[in-house]
Amino acid sequence: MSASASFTSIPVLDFTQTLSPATKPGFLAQLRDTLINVGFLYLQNPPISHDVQDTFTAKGLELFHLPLEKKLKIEMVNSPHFLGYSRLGAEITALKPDHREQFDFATELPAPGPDEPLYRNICGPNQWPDEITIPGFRQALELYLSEVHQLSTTFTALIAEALDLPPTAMDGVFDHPQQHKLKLIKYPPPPASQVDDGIGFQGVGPHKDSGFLTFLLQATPHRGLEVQNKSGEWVSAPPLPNTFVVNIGRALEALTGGICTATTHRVCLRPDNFVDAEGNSLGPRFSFPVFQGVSPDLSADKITLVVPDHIRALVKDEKAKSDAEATFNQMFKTSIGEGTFVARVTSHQDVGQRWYPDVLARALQGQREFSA
Ligand SMILES: O=C(O)CCC(=O)C(=O)O
Ligand SMILES: [Fe+2]
Repeated sequence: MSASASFTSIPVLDFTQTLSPATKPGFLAQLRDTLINVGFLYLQNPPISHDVQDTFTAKGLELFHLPLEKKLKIEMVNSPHFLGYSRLGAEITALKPDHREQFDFATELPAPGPDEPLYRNICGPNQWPDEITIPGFRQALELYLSEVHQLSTTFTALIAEALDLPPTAMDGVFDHPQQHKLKLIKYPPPPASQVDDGIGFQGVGPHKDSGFLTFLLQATPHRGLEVQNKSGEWVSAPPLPNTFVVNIGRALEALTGGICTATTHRVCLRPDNFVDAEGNSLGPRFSFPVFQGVSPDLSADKITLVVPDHIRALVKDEKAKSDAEATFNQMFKTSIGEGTFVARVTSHQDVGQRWYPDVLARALQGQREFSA
């Protein structure tokens, strides 16, 4: 079945089909169709070991059970690299606070040296919870992230092939080691007093991810994740057994001139999403996305990726292509890391105030001038 831009469900692609020459072409055809029309998919039977995933999930849930004072020891404001704990309601999406609590981790990298550009501080060391309080946490997270990193490399090559490019066509956009971000997110049930405008309470507001690809593990059985099709309708993406949700970020969309589409999504916290079929409480919802990064130094002059004409011609929506070109020009005018850095400073203003007060002041001044 081929996907259309007014899709009513999210395609399911079976990773094991990539492993045999007999089934791989079918997989690539379905992937191409999905990249162009949907921008979201379930990857079934992903090559991640069950042990590694289960241990990471258990440790992730344990982390949220720590007393608040332990969490605050690794609060994000302590980190010049925007890594660590954010309290409930600390982040704003689409002008409203998100009803979620989260920890940001990333591929462990050294802080940049004094001669490197300031924006390189989007990479750096993590704030780890202490090993005595939660033994084995760091090891479990790093094992999981290294397996998802392997998958991201494999999947990037499959995307290139789906666009009739050599499997190595995208290699130039990544660093070695490449920083990926891993967020651990908890959505508590909505407060009874504040629900229901029909949409439900905002877990995370409508947005597109900014990176290359996102590999999302829905760690509990809750519904709530919703994906917007090109007709504007919201399509539910409930957890399916043994799958990741994979979606396209704005960097990949821009790099492919809009061929791969980055799709708006949100998390709605309706009360009925927090009970099972028998009406029993499911407790909080947990989800663990990995955001695959690109090299922060990437800029327009370094990008040589050209999608073949016969693939470009599959996209009928000319506006999608011209919008993606505008995003490309804006995102890669200087380096992508510079734009990411300024966005982080303004969305985590406590971190900005503490570590980069001049950058924050200039960014806020710029925003005031823009809105005046
Ligand atoms: O929690 C989820 O299922 C999705 C989270 C998300 O979209 C994000 O953090 O970018
Ligand atoms: Fe997202």
